[in-house]
Amino acid sequence: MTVKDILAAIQSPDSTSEDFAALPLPESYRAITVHKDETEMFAGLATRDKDPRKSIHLDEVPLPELGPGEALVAVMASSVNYNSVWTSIFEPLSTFGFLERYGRTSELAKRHDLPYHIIGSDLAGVVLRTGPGVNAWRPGDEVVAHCLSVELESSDGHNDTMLDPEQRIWGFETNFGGLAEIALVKSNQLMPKPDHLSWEEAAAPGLVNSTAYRQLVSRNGAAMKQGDNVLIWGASGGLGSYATQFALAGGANPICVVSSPQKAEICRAMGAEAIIDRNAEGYRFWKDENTQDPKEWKRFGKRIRELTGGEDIDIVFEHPGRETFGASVFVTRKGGTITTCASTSGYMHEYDNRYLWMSLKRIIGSHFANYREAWEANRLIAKGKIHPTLSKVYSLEDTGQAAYDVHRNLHQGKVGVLCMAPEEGLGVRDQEKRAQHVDAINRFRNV
Ligand SMILES: C/C=C/C(=O)SCCNC(=O)CCNC(=O)[C@H](O)C(C)(C)COP(=O)(O)OP(=O)(O)OC[C@H]1O[C@@H](n2cnc3c(N)ncnc32)[C@H](O)[C@@H]1OP(=O)(O)O
Ligand SMILES: NC(=O)C1=CN([C@@H]2O[C@H](COP(=O)(O)OP(=O)(O)OC[C@H]3O[C@@H](n4cnc5c(N)ncnc54)[C@H](OP(=O)(O)O)[C@@H]3O)[C@@H](O)[C@H]2O)C=CC1
Repeated sequence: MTVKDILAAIQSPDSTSEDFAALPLPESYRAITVHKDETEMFAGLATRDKDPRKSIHLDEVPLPELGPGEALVAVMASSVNYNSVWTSIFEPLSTFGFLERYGRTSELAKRHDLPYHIIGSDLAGVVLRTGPGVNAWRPGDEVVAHCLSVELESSDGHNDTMLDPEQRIWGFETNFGGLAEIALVKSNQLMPKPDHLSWEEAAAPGLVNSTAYRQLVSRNGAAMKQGDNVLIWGASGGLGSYATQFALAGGANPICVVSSPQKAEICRAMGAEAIIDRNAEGYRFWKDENTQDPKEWKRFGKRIRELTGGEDIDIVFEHPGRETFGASVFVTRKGGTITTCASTSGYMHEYDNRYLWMSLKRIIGSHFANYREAWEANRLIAKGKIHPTLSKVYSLEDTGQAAYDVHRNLHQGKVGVLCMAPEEGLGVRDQEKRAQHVDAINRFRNV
């Protein structure tokens, strides 16, 4: 049995759940990996010069054993997330440390501790097998998977699954990720595939959409409300393209920061009106590596006031980190919120704390989304309220280039990867619903 036979079953309209259950599984499959014996390959290079095309491999790997509460999924498409860029440049840490630590927790978890790491934290595909104790999903189900892996054996995570002490991001802190022909997930990661989307469109939102939902909309994040002025860094990027949609759909006022006229145009096409091209306006928040320039924070704040009719920011959607954080804290209004989920430009932040405490501002740390938040975010995609922001799609062989594009900020929105799917555009089940939203679905394509 080969991956080709699985693909034939997926593409046949007559395949039943029983047919999928009866399909023998292949012994091996193709997967995107990084190698443990290469973790030092970029030693001494600047972050920017570490090239994912050199560290990312396409390997034939053995099929992992299926455990209780798990599912094996035939992956039709996946997407590139920045966490795969971090893995591929071995920053801020090698992810093999995460796999070793996970491997020490149980007999079953030992499977993850391997000399190769199969990466990727998104997928759209078809369930092949489920392990003991899985009743909600069956072979043949068309699914997407969110990337929250939790054990839930501690009460710490029973209100909010992100607070589980054994919380991991699948395909980053676990093995057997989505950039592969077959992936291993916990069945609680599975959600119905939005039926009006192709495989690659359905695979694009997962991680970033769920993260933006918790960070901006959820009560665990900034709890955005109608009329809020929301400053969105990288507003046409992975996270930002969903944050912008949430702000617009929720009656807020996004102030979108981007770095080119094309990106500004995409934000305009999404419906945003207040847009700042940080490149054209030349903000330099740092005078040198160690000194910020409060005058530049003020110039930035003045520009925001021009765009809002004199108002300041209620919520900052932060992720660039060191380069922007001082400005983000400064431009937030009295009582406002800075919500952060990342530090792309550096994790040692510096800001003037007087502007935080004297003006009663809050900084909220946010990370991915709990089970429920991921489900709610996917539901909005399925209902056509929020749309994928897929720009370009690569083959599995070209994943290194796809990750390079994201590392070098050459991309727009989300970059997709075809895994088993032989071409783009397959997997749409509800053409009528798609027709209603097709312009929004294609907004980021080929710009
Ligand atoms: C969904 C997508 C998301 C993204 O894209 S996010 C972006 C990508 N992700 C990242 O860049 C994050 C990568 N991860 C990391 O950099 C690291 O993962 C962390 C910095 C988050 C954590 O580092 P660590 O080494 O895992 O943990 P420690 O807490 O620094 O060290 C563990 C040791 O420190 C002890 N410790 C922890 N808290 C305390 C305390 N409060 N007082 C005293 N000791 C403490 C522990 O026990 C343990 O000790 P012992 O090493 O001996 O086992
Ligand atoms: N904790 C979590 O759960 C998650 C964390 N992340 C992290 O968030 C970060 C962003 O992810 P994602 O949105 O997918 O990545 P993208 O690269 O797709 O988008 C980020 C955008 O941020 C802007 N940006 C980058 N660097 C700077 C800078 N120095 N100053 C200002 N703007 C900048 C760029 O937009 P422009 O050039 O147009 O301004 C870029 O397009 C990554 O570090 C990622 O690991 C992502 C998802 C979940």
